[in-house]
Amino acid sequence: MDKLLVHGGTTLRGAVNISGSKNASLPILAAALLTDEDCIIRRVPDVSDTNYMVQILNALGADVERSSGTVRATCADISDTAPYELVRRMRASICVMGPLLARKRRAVVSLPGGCVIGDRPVDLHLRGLEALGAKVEFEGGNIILTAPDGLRGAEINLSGPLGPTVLGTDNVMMAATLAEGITVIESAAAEPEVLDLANFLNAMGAKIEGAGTSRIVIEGVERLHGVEHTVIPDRIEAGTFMAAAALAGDGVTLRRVCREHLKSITAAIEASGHTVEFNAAGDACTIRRGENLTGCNLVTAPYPGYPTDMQAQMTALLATTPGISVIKDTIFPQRFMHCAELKRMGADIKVDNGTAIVRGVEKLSAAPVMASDLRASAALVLAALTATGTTAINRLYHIDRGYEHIDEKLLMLGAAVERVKE
Ligand SMILES: CC(=O)N[C@H]1[C@@H](OP(=O)(O)OP(=O)(O)OC[C@H]2O[C@@H](n3ccc(=O)[nH]c3=O)[C@H](O)[C@@H]2O)O[C@H](CO)[C@@H](O)[C@@H]1O
Ligand SMILES: C=C(OP(=O)(O)O)C(=O)O
Repeated sequence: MDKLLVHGGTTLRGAVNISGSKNASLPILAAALLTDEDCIIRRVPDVSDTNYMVQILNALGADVERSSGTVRATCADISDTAPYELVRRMRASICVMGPLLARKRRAVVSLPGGCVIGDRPVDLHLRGLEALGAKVEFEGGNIILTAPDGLRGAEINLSGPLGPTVLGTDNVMMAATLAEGITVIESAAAEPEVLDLANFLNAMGAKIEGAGTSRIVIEGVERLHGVEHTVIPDRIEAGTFMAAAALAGDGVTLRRVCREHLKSITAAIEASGHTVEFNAAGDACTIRRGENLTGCNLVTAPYPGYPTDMQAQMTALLATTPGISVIKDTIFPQRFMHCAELKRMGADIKVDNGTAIVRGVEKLSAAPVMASDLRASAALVLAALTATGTTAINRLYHIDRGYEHIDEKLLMLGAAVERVKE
């Protein structure tokens, strides 16, 4: 099990390339199951989650090759059953359910297990697929979906108690591409990753309108064909490096980003006193650490609101920003595992009822800390960059789920980090 040693106190400078989006790549890789023709997907980040998805496609019978960011997947002769051993490792594997059901008229996928960031049911996914005519059964820890006569378009409202569902929208949208007739998804998730998936599906011959808004209309087609597609930049990786640059930087440039997708994160970084300057094309930005820093209030919300996937990293930034910050996570109210570890480094944080109250301290100090999930581990790395001494971040496999070569990127910017194998 790898751990990361971060020797705090160095200054970050220079430029770094942001990778393709993990959360766009995962459903797009699953969507390759909708056709028997070749799909070529570029800018897939080399992280363990995309590797698991490739393994799941392989286990389903697909022929998948991967080289330097490009995945070629041919899903000619596939089975309808996703193996538990692979599915259990990654919650996002649930997004093979919609494509398998549409293509094979049957899908068997394990019920996802518990998740440290909070309760993550799949009731909305199932409600949507049922509305398209699937029969849903549970057996031996699996969800079994069947639609022997094919799926039929329907009007579906995917609104849940805590807002829209991203992967639920993806699953229903993918299934509806091959359904007979028209499907309307109301209260759809409007995240850029959903739009990227819709663009991929449309390039395969699907007829989808309205993706990127809360109402998506899909006219079913008989078949989809092969496609070449380049995944959008990872806005959460970009946001994480923006926070690192604000914490410990002296002018850090991020290349290959999308300004439009970064509006709420940029606003939060600026609200705490730093500057973010984009180039005219909006595909690169430079973050400069501010002089008059101030705490700020954040509430996570569905896109275009502030992303829950950037809550932990901003909490780390605000832990050493003067003043009081109040951070509320409305999407995953239990997603505050990082706070206990940040407190072990000297942060002053109280968590109550889905809200963290952070009183900025002058300095954090190094400690051995435990990563509990992907973004919590990123928050610990950020905190360690400015802490006094050497922080050891254990269970690095969490960060490897979603950050491509994070240690190499930080080293290039001048951080003193070491990956240690145990
Ligand atoms: C691989 C991927 O893209 N993961 C992202 C995706 O996860 P994911 O798509 O799993 O998250 P959802 O958007 O579904 O979850 C949003 C909220 O809805 C609830 N819910 C969800 C489904 C359901 O059937 N019933 C239900 O009640 C969840 O518990 C949560 O409170 O969106 C989340 C919210 O932006 C991000 O944090 C994840 O990084
Ligand atoms: C929570 C995340 O991913 P997943 O939904 O795959 O757990 C994330 O990317 O922050």
